[in-house]
Amino acid sequence: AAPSSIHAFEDGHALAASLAVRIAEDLRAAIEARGEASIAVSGGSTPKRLFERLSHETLDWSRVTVTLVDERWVPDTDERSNARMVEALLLRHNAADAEFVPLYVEAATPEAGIGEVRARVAAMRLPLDVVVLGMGPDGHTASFFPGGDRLAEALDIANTAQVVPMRAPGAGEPRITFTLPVLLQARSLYLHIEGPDKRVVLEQAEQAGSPLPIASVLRRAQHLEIYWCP
Ligand SMILES: O=C(O)[C@H](O)[C@@H](O)[C@H](O)[C@H](O)COP(=O)(O)O
Repeated sequence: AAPSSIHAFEDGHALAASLAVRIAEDLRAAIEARGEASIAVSGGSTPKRLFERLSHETLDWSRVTVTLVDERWVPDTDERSNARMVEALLLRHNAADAEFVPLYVEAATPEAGIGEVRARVAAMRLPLDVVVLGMGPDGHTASFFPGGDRLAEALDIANTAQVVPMRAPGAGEPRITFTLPVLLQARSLYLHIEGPDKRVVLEQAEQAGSPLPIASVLRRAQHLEIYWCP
């Protein structure tokens, strides 16, 4: 795969401003080409400033479908919910018109809810136009956690399942996540990471044969744009 390109910024504000403009361009181009656009965003703390910036971008958000790269198996009334953060920070201002496809459904476990989630995702038009990944200090991305019970399945490039449940020591609550093949098919693929520690983890993952889950993305992505700031 082509080496990924890294864009370094002085701080999180400059990064969020630049990435929001870039993503908005991708979404406008998709609407121009296909009449609609789709984006999957990550959770965690890093994307907050990006969401605030993106929510102010002017484009026809009524033609945009927003979903999540992965989700913690909690309802959006729970503060751990990625849907809750997206609803609070991204789906407002201009972006309030976008359609949101959450990955959580009313079921006790992701294993019990997977059928309904797969039906919901199957109704989306794939491939996704934009995917924004994050990365944890352990080298996880999406819910591809080291030691995850279905990690091999999620990273299997031949897997036809679009989403899988995931339980992992470092994940806290059970998760649901898009699989690697779906994420790699995105027309635009970004990795948004901040801080010197994550830069070190990235360099470790770039080493040949690295077992870190993010390394699977670095090794297989055709076009990955990495956005980083200290
Ligand atoms: O649900 C999640 O937690 C994410 O989708 C996950 O993959 C996230 O990107 C990393 O955990 C980084 O999280 P931070 O931005 O908080 O470091």
